[in-house]
Amino acid sequence: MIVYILKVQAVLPIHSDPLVVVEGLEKIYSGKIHALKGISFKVYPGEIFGLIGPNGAGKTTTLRIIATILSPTRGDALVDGFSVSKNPGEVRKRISYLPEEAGAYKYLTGYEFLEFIAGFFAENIEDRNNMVREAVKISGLGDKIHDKIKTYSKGMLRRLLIAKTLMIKPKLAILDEPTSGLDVINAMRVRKIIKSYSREYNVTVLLSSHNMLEVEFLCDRVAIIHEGRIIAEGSPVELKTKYEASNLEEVFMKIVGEE
Ligand SMILES: Nc1ncnc2c1ncn2[C@@H]1O[C@H](COP(=O)(O)OP(=O)(O)OP(=O)(O)O)[C@@H](O)[C@H]1O
Repeated sequence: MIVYILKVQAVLPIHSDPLVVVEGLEKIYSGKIHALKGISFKVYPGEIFGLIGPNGAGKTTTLRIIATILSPTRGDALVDGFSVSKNPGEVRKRISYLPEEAGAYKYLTGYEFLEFIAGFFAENIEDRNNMVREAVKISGLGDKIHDKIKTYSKGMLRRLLIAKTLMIKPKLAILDEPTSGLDVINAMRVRKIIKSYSREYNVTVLLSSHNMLEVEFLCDRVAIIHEGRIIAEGSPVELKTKYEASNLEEVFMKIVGEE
């Protein structure tokens, strides 16, 4: 019996303090659009956590508040113990944010762009070169890294931007719709990059997606957002079991259908 308990403990994930604590977030745009109506969740170190939900649910608003780009109307979010409202500077030191519609300087090559961005974060040339080397590897662009960004396809650009976001090894990577607009092959590549990078460097990832099926492959835990509220939270397996569904889309439809 003792042996059995020890074995079980060895395989259970041991959670430390959460890296991200979101509490009662509300956002009202222009005094009338109630985009978030009290969002609360926690993300633990090393996790890939997905905010999923349909268009307009409030995913981007939540991510932008955690990335300190937008102020909440009420509530707060803490990253590594620092409040986005009271200590945004400390939060920014710990995060790397990839917006959904991010672009890059199209007249630079991919390599020059990575060097340029790494220059803001690296403490010396060696550090910068290491970051760029890492990013080239993450991007998987091979020799194309030396081509001008204006010649890149959407998938290549997204891979470059994901590499740029991850190369600084942030405590928290915030990725808004990382695979949006990509074809199946490029979306799969990006998902693999995120997963392997998070595991290798223990980078915590908070991402959003309206593609509930892809999130099952990628995320350890998810929160489903609908009309500014979290309507379900757990691992994909937990949610599918609880709602007797074969995928997260079905979970969503079952919950929303019951409302
Ligand atoms: N700057 C803004 N001004 C006014 N309303 C806004 C603004 N940004 C977002 N909204 C509204 O807030 C709500 C939530 O939008 P948000 O972009 O956070 O949703 P989302 O889940 O990210 O959607 P999508 O998947 O379409 O990107 C929507 O009703 C949207 O129209």
